Amino acid sequence: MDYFNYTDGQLFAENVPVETIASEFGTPCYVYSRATFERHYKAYDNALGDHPHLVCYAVKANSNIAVLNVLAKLGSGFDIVSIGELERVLAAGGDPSKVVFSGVGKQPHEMRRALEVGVHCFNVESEAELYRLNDVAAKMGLVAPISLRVNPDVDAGTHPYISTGLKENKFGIDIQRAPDVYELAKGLKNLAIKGVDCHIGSQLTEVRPFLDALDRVLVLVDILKDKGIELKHLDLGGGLGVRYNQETPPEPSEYASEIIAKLKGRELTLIMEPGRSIAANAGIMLTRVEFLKCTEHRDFAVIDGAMNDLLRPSLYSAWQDIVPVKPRVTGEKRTYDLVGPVCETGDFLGKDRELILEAGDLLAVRSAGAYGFAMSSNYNSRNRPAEVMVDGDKLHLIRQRESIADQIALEKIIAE
Ligand SMILES: Cc1ncc(COP(=O)(O)O)c(C=O)c1O
Ligand SMILES: N[C@@H](CCCC[NH3+])C(=O)O
Repeated sequence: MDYFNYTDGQLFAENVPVETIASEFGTPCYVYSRATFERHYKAYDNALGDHPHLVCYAVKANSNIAVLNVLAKLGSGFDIVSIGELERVLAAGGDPSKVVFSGVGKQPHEMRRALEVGVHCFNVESEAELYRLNDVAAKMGLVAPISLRVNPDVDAGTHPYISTGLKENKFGIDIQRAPDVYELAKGLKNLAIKGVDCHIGSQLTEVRPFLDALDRVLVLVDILKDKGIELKHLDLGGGLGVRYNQETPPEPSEYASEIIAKLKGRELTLIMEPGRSIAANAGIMLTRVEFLKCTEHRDFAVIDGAMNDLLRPSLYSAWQDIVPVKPRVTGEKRTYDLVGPVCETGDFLGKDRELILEAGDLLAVRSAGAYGFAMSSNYNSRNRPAEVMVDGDKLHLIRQRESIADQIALEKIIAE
């Protein structure tokens, strides 16, 4: 559920007509609902109930510091994959002791900073990374808390680009080899083994693959126990899907209750790293129709939003709902491709959409709160959009639209 609803024939974000936001801040523009972020975070926190747990929101989904701050105020932890994400969490008032650091290519300076601020755990993805982290910690006279990210070889049943738990994926350590790698970690003086971690993919719409992965990880937990390696936590990663179109993903409550049932009798703190399921439906992207271009072959609505603003449709052929902010009741319904101004054939936000449109109409791309702005770029030298947070009847500009001056600020003409 979200807080983007129609009242009196027009779309509202919480208590604010979306049209007002477009008039005030222009388009394209991302609009987030604070109440939706809060609701989604609480859905996880409540679902995990009395079981010792830590919800670490995956910063990569939407890393605006106002979003992180809203979640930090609720007690959220954070899953990060770079020093940039760590600094964002700190700037947003997040608690570093609730941060887990994932990613296959952590650099020494990133490890140093994370150790300095005292993150909860490093999710280590290879032997080489274990050695590097041990070295960095040794030089600082510290002990780094670690878990190994294991690759359980389960098929997440999702898009191949966002499936991460198969043997052929670059992520994690083969679960069969994990006991040996834990032994190795145990022998390294500046590492402290805390847990185990796995993340099998994104936009999963069934609980089954999570449970399969969990079963395999629990076998590993028992093998390690027999070897005298006692784990304190189990991090199941993120990956729960959302409804973009016809999908019917489980609610966090259903997902969590099945997982907790399997953990009965074990003293394992459960960590989760949800990104999309917290952020996606907490945001929309507003875009305006520039021109209607109806040809013999196809009808195009040329809009002012493009693949550089929202990449998912171009990159994954992802389908996102696109709705008029003020639906027209009269006029001709046609089947449009909604295309942006970027010079790429793949620049579209939606294809074959039946809409009644006129130039100047305002559209909202739904479910754009996750992997939307976070994946935006300046391709074609386009300024990245503004981001606005709605809170009841209040509007907050949480990132101003970029300017051309911002874009060229780091560049320099060579002398002569
Ligand atoms: C390690 C890790 N944790 C958490 C996430 C968040 O995933 P999602 O947004 O699907 O919940 C990702 C991205 O897939 C990830 O790679
Ligand atoms: N960027 C992807 C998800 C990637 C998940 C990150 N591990 C998407 O938009 O669906």
